[in-house]
Amino acid sequence: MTISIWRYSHLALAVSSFLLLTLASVTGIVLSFQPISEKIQPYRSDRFNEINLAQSLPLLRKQYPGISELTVDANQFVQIKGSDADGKNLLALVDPETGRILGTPQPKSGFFEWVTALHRSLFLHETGRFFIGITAFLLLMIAVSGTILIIQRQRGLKRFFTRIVRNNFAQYYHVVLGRLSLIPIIIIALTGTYLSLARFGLISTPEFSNEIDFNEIKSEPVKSPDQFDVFRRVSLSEVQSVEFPFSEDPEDYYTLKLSDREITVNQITGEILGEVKYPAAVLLTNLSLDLHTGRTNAAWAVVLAVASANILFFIYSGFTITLKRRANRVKNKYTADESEFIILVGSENGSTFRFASAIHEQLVSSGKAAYVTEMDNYTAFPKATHMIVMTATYGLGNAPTNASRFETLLERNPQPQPVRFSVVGFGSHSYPDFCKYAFEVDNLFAKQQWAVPMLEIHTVNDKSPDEFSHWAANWSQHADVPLIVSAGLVTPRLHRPHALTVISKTTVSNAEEAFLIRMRPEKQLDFTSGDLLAIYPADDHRERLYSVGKVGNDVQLSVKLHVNGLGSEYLYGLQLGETIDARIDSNAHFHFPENAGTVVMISNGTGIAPFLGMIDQQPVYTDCHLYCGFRNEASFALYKNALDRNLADKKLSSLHVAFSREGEKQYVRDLLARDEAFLMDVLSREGVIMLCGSLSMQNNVVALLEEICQKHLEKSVSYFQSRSQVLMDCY
Ligand SMILES: Cc1cc2nc3c(=O)[nH]c(=O)nc-3n(C[C@H](O)[C@H](O)[C@H](O)COP(=O)(O)O)c2cc1C
Repeated sequence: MTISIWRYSHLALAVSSFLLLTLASVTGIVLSFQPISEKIQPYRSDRFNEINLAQSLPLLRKQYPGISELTVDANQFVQIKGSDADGKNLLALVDPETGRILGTPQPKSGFFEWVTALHRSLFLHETGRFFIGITAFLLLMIAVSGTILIIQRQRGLKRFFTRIVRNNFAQYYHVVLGRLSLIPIIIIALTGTYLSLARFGLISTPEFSNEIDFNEIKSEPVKSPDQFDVFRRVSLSEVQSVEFPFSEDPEDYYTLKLSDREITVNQITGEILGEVKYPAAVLLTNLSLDLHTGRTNAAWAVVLAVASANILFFIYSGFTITLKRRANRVKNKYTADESEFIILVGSENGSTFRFASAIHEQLVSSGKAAYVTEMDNYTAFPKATHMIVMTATYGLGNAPTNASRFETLLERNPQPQPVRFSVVGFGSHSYPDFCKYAFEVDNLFAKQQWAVPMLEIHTVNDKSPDEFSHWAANWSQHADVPLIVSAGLVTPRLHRPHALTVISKTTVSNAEEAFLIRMRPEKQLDFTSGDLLAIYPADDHRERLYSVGKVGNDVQLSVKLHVNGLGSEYLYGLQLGETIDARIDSNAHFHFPENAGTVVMISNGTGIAPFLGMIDQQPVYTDCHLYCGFRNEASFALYKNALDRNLADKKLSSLHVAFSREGEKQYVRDLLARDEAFLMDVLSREGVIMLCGSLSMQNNVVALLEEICQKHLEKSVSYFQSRSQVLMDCY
């Protein structure tokens, strides 16, 4: 079963039920306050759970000789009915232990009655009940398909509750809250469905009656009711109601309706005259009512209210996700048969279409016949000369939904003429199998006789516009087709809501050296080290992103000055006191782990920037170790004072610096290899290793970690990545 079937089912079920589901959830939230409001009334005896019938019934009958019935409601309020000494009707809430009258039963609140009718039947009687029943069933199916989607997304049931990678607000919280409220929602849906089935007689309830053989009724030995064994055994909390004998005649008896059975008791001898257990259907109906309404437990009523509110959030976030996906789809001007340039897209959440669309638009506007389609629409393209595959990777390095049949289609439909191809993989280093599916696709193409490789496979991490632009520039040169796909074209947001003023900046003596720049937000800003600062140096679509260190409340960047570097030259040229408009994007997967005992930070070059902030920022000192690589002492000098201070303050437990062009000429990997026992100890104690810097450093370090994790812990690095114990933010 592919993810798509479940996704489409999940969506179709949600679309078909969202109106009634919204109504049922809103009314459900309101109704969950009913048990809460009832339970706060002072009619429940404090010792309710300790009282048995032998303590209560004789006393009540003595005090109220005309008593005919006692009932215990869902709030455990005890109500008696009958007539008083003056022959007037008696209806009161009493303390079952003393017989003291606590109050008179109040009629149900008109407001709650009205909302209940709306919730149960939409004021449409049986027709309304039918629709509400169907809605409850659809909710059950939505919960089941949602569970399967989460299992697929998390790559297995065992990893159901492991970390979720945050893509965007709606998607992240749809899954996070979905996992948390799954059980209450399934209970709401299941009990709602059951109650509807019972209501429409689709669950049969066998007739039952407590047969009494009147010939067998004895009138001795005479016992006082407080000596009746059965009364002593039955506690008040098991009772739904008690019917008292009508007269003192032995043929009149007590009828005890308990939670699971009905018992009749001889009023003279205390002997059990008959006992009948309720059929399972009755018990299930009662249980369903308790669970669906929260009538017996105020805490459960609160859980139901929160779960119902979550259903409303799922409706909102689910539609937001779907609309976003659809908005990213591309419209074609040319047909597949007439197009020379074919762009095949493998996408789960739609963002890859944005990149494909940028290329498509450029090709079409420069007069080329180009066609974009999903990978699963692959077929023979008679006029194709170029094929571009842009694909994301999902699950265990798997194909996205719309590429599940691609391999078969590729084998089945060879192109009639040579076609130059290029594969672009979209993925994220937060996942263990970075762009794995794109690599598979590249290999598949390489095996096709008609396919002529044009470029090496290119990967794009976390939808990086810059990385994509590099590929586009390269492809454009090789294909000899002018393309101007700047980062801005595929960057959806260009807004710069945050004003930052430069408060300090170091100087460099040569190009290719790094400098530190510190900027103060004009207004209170919610950000943390590891977040990304987006700047627009040329005040156009071109965006540059920098990893941020939060020092005090300031944004601190560590930037290498490149000759003609758009971002670095711009930042270096800023004067003290100058203000720029920028934007800070949350980068939650690279925030300092709050609960780790030990954190090992690994960086090279300016990758140290977020770590400087994280070390400085810790509220409670974590055991932090920094391994960093630089060219020489001079390039490290920029950070030395701050780090020495952190060592003295004990915010940093140890510092290890590798110089690649000086002394022992080491790389950071060499220092880590030296301390492999320590690193393995950190991982096995649930500590965290964080990497920031160049991708080549990342590759070297990950290869080393893979080797030593296998050797010492018999696990792969991906095991620790998936548990958020290895975090990376490299570029
Ligand atoms: C549930 C989930 C699983 C993912 N698994 C991987 C993976 O195994 N390897 C990888 O490189 N990227 C993985 N990614 C990242 C996506 O491939 C990447 O964000 C891509 O740009 C999304 O493109 P799309 O929006 O077109 O689907 C995953 C993303 C999500 C949400």
